[in-house]
Amino acid sequence: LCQTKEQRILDFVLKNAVRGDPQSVIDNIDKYCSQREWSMNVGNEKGIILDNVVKESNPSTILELGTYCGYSAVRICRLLKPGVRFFTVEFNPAYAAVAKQIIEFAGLIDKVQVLEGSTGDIIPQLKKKYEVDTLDFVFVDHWKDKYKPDTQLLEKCNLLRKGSVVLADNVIVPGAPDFLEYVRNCGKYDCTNFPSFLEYMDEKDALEKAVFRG
Ligand SMILES: O=C(CSCCNC(=O)c1cc(-c2ccc(F)cc2)cc(O)c1O)c1ccc(O)c(O)c1
Ligand SMILES: [Mg+2]
Repeated sequence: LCQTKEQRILDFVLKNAVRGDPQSVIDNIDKYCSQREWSMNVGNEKGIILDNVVKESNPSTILELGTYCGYSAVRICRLLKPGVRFFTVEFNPAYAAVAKQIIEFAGLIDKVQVLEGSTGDIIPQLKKKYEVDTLDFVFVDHWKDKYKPDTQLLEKCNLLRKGSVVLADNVIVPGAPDFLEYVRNCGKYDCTNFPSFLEYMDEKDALEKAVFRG
């Protein structure tokens, strides 16, 4: 019996999506969350913007902060060439367990490493423990009050290089005002705002793209 919303989403995907077909996994999560139970996936409107930014960046090493059910991990990884590395950090073990199964069902698990724990602990480990040199692309979608400190932590750990793309979800709703002020005014990023809508709702939201100047 599915106790949590996340387990019900997983169950719907396992029943209705096509194993090994990432697009059908994405479509079925969007179908369930728009028709049955709202959930905090980036969704299809913002997802199309995410797709376009990923395609133009053509990244080889990607970090995601905030896995949740794995929707954006599937969305990003379905666009990547073989041999790229995708790390995603999830604080909540129950979310991580569902995400791994959804990513596996989509056929993308060998591209993805789901790292369970806090970003504050894991980011400083990326170079030595996970053999990361620098990150080409970072998708920020975790606690909104951690966007700014974790971006500064990425800088401090020398994980960003000239041209690294930091793309943040929810900069209007729930909002990340200190992050926006920081990336737009600290002089280290070239910023672009992409107005859109909150997943499965008519409310306005936006993504912010911050390209590190190096
Ligand atoms: O992933 C986590 C858990 S926090 C989930 C973040 N996401 C949200 O809160 C979120 C919320 C909303 C939303 C909610 C209610 C509304 F009325 C409207 C909007 C929408 C979104 O798109 C979101 O992404 C995590 C990872 C690593 C860590 O180190 C850590 O500390 C935590
Ligand atoms: Mg979000």
